[in-house]
Amino acid sequence: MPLIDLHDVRRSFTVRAKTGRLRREKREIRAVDGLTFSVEAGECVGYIGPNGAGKSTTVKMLTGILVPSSGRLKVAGVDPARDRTRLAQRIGVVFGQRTTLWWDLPLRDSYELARRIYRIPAARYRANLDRCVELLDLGALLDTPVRQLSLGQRMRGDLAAALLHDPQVLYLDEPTIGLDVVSKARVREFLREVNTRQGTTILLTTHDLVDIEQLCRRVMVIDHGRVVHDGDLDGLHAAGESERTLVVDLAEARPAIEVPGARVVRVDGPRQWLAFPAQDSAAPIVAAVAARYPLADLSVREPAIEDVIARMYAKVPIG
Ligand SMILES: Nc1ncnc2c1ncn2[C@@H]1O[C@H](COP(=O)(O)OP(=O)(O)OP(=O)(O)O)[C@@H](O)[C@H]1O
Repeated sequence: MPLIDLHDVRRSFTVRAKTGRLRREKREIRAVDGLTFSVEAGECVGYIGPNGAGKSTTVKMLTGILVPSSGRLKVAGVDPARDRTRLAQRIGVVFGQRTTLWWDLPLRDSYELARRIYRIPAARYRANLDRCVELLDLGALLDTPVRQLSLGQRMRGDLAAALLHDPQVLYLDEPTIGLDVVSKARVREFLREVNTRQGTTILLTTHDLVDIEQLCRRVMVIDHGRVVHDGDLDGLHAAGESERTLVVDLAEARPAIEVPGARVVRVDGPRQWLAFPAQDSAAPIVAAVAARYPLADLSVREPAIEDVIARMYAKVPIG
């Protein structure tokens, strides 16, 4: 039986839009417009889409915060809107932009409160806390009030809090937003461990394609409240013919360089932008540039999710 199961789920909002100086008209927004999909236990699924696509509305329905306007919805065998208390024992939620930790309390006290709220047996609590502290390197932070933590430290603290009660499903909303490269890598490594070793099912909402690339075999794209792609990341790149960009800082300014497998799309003084297919390795292109031109620096940029989706639209008409 799937762990997350949606059948023709819809959710609308009625808003009053200004149509004149004094006139306001009621308008219906279909935030989620007929979603049908399922997620099996142990999967890690990327749930992506442009702003306003309906991702948060979906997650709010999956956590029981919002009631669907129509359709059927089950998470870990529970109807979220009907049985939020039972559901809470089976899910964990982490929002990158907000914290579920108590701002003025040390991390340790927030965890102790979670233990009581979820009624976690003492031995299980200790084992889970020890594991999170080790994997997330939280040892030195346990007695620090949350408001004194850096964003990366707080995110690690939030992840531990969401997992102390051994949830079957973990929802993550932008877990790496605003983090530096090292913190992002650490969070991703931890999530991979939680998914592959513990078998926790993950639904991951993000605007960072690297999160998806490193964690999710399956990626669902949602737009206007509907699923417009459900498959692997390569399939998404292929559908959108997406490109990565190699940004090269040459030792000196020169006209557009020539490199097999890539084309220069922009030149600004000594800096040049080379586009190449997202599925290709950057290594031979980097090697070719380095062999031909004196280099000061280089970096690879992933395509923005919005661009991949926009290209997908341009190529495949969606009805
Ligand atoms: N409480 C609400 N009242 C009215 N409209 C809403 C409400 N919540 C969401 N919407 C609308 O529903 C649509 C989907 O919003 P939602 O927040 O689910 O999108 P999203 O994909 O999470 O976007 P983002 O990436 O910006 O977070 C948007 O048009 C939004 O304005």
